[in-house]
Amino acid sequence: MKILKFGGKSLANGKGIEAVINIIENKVKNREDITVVLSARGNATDELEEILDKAVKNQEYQGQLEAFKEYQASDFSGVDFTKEFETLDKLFEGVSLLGDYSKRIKDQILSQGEVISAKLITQILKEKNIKAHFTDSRELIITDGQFGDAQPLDKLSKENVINHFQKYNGDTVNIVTGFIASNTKNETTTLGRNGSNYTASLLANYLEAEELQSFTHVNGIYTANPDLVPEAKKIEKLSFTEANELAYFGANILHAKTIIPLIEKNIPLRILNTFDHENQGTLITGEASEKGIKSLSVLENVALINLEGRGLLGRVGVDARIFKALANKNISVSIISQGSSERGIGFVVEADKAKEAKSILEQEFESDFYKRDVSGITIEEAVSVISIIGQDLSTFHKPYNALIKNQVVPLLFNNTVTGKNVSLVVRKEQLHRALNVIHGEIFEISKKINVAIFGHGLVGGTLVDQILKSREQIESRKKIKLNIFAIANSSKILLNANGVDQNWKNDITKKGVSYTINEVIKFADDNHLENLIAIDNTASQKFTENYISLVESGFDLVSSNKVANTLSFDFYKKIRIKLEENQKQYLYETNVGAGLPLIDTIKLLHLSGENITRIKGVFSGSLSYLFNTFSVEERPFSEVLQEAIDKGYTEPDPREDLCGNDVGRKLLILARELDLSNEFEDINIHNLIPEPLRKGESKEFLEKLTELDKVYEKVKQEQNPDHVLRYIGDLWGDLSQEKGNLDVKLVSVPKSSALGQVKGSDSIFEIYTESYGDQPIVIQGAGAGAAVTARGVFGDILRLAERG
Ligand SMILES: NC(=O)C1=CN([C@@H]2O[C@H](COP(=O)(O)OP(=O)(O)OC[C@H]3O[C@@H](n4cnc5c(N)ncnc54)[C@H](OP(=O)(O)O)[C@@H]3O)[C@@H](O)[C@H]2O)C=CC1
Ligand SMILES: N[C@@H](CC=O)C(=O)O
Repeated sequence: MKILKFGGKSLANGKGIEAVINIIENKVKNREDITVVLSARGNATDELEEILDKAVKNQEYQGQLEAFKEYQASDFSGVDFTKEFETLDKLFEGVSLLGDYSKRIKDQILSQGEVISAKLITQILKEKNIKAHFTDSRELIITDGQFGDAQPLDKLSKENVINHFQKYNGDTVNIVTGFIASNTKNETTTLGRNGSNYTASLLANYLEAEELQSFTHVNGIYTANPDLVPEAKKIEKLSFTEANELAYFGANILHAKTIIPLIEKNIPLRILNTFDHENQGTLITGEASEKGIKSLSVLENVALINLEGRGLLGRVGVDARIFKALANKNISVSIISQGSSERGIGFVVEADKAKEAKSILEQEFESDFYKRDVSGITIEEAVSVISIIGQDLSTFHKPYNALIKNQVVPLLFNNTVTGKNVSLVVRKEQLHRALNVIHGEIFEISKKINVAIFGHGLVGGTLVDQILKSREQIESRKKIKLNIFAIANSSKILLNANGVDQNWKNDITKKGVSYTINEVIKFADDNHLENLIAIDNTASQKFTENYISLVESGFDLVSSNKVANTLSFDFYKKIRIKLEENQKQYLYETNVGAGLPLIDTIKLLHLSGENITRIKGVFSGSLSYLFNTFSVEERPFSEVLQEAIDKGYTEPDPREDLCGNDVGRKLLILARELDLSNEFEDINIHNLIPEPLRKGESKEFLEKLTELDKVYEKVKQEQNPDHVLRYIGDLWGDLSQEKGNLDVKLVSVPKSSALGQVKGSDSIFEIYTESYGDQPIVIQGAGAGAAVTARGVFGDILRLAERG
């Protein structure tokens, strides 16, 4: 025989009843031997409790009672509920008159929910010519006299059940009321919350059923609540022991009292979805799973109480006093953590008991307050408990680090010594983010990286397209899910928490809105976005003013923009302090040499103690292209310059390259990597723009490019034979001092030299060090261009994603 148990949501009006009847009908058709246990329908038990609460306060309850009756009886005119409704009328009236009720009365009231439910289903089945028998469990399950949470008397109950099923067996389907029972005086009792599952598992035990199928409105047990964690996965199979671990933290069906009768007879329990016939649900058996399961559970409606005092150090019995005082008032403590110094003890209680708990403890510790041994008892109300079931401390650093990286600092955490369970108390507003971060880490499900891209010009736009093109491949190879939730230029932003797609250009035109950086931060926060990275692909100084707010709000930074690293040394240090304080990172590999691995190389050499003595080379891709081409081709300077602009090698304002600022910035960034504290003003720059062309807008300058032709033709002609022009940066001097020498200049070098042989838009960097002597380390390759730069920025994003 199989026991089928249906919960309240499965039995709700509408699709629910229909689905339940279909399931029973199909099983009967397939000649399966079944017994059905039912909960009260919809929210009947909660509603009856609410009505009771109103009645006892002598408030108007009749309206809600009539609505309850209408819900239960509507659409089912063939069923007569007169007896149940009259019982309720009478009982509520009595409670209202007396202004009081006993647990006995409450059980009588609540029991009507299950009776109505079982009567209804029996009648509908009968109308479908199915032999159904309404079975009042009060005639079968006999309990002690503890109303509200009665304990079954096994021997008696088992005898009754076996006798009943001998009478009504074969092709009769017993439709049994869950939750309710009776004591030896024949008074109605209830089995406590989750009681219908208990009834079902008792029947399964007594009748030695083949399986207990518990029908719910979900597909089974999940690794986390799918409403909060979209990536949550269904657990196919788990053992009773593992199920027991899940029980306390929300999975009521798995409560010990429900599963013990099943364990005794080794009866499998399957959690199924009434509304999804295809789904195989979660199967719980006596077999231990090989890997052990992990699952995240949440306790809400809790509060954290903290008792602190210097005088608690070494005092015996403080904890005992706390627990005793609370236990006397029936207040249960769930999570507890105490520092080794014993100066403080934090613990979690139900939210609606927190104030009472505080005042109980204030009374208990009144004299300790007076002696200043206890300094304060505080309540932190908006908190939630996350429990990672199946997690021990050996790998806990991973989810913990990920939480800290996402600025979720748990208020308290504890673990079980045996068994595997780590619990954390977090602020309620951080619950969603915390759950997703932990879930991603422990299940090694793709880690979601939420990216905001500022600047969608040549580099930024190429980056967006590169990410969208390769993100699926990255997800399958690296388990990193890149989600671009914001794309902005200087005036408009496109925001989408689920990520932009290939139509982003169109969308930004149509749906782009004006914004402030605080609105972007709020958007990320409101949507619980984790692993945040802000990408600066602007050339704007104004945008760099946002860096600190972004870092403080949990964003890592990546920039192709060089400005932030070349403002005052004070600002340079301030950003790094903020990064350190907030445990955030800032990567800017493309600041020098576009996609070339230069900054990382210099950092590593310097960190390893290698003494870098000089860095010299062609730092600018655009000026490399300009002079490489101009030196060997008989073409006007302006024509080649325009080509460099058109190829996307130059800065948004090409004068930034020609005036030497761009090379100067790169040189300064490298100097600062070597811990030199140079300022931009320290750089000797040879400005390539003749004085009269320096002023005005970029547009005007572009119209006068031909005025450069004569100047540079002359420079070219005045060189020695077989020489070529190169615009170089040179960091030299005693680099162990506070500052180095930084020169940016146009030089004429032999065509055959290393610098003279550079081609196209290549940059070349010669890094001289003490160990390498006269033979520099040379890094050479494309030094500019949207594609290589975007690829470099992409590399920084992945580096951050992997480090997390
Ligand atoms: N090109 C290359 O080879 C390399 C470039 N870089 C760096 O890449 C960066 C981008 O260059 P590139 O793509 O060529 O420049 P573009 O001019 O093509 O794009 C710049 C983008 O930044 C936006 N922007 C400007 N100011 C702001 C602001 N305050 N807030 C938000 N967005 C803003 C612009 O929007 P709007 O249109 O509204 O002004 C535009 O979308 C530069 O810093 C450059 O130095 C680094 C290495 C190599
Ligand atoms: N304009 C720059 C682009 C890269 O930083 C250059 O020409 O190198």
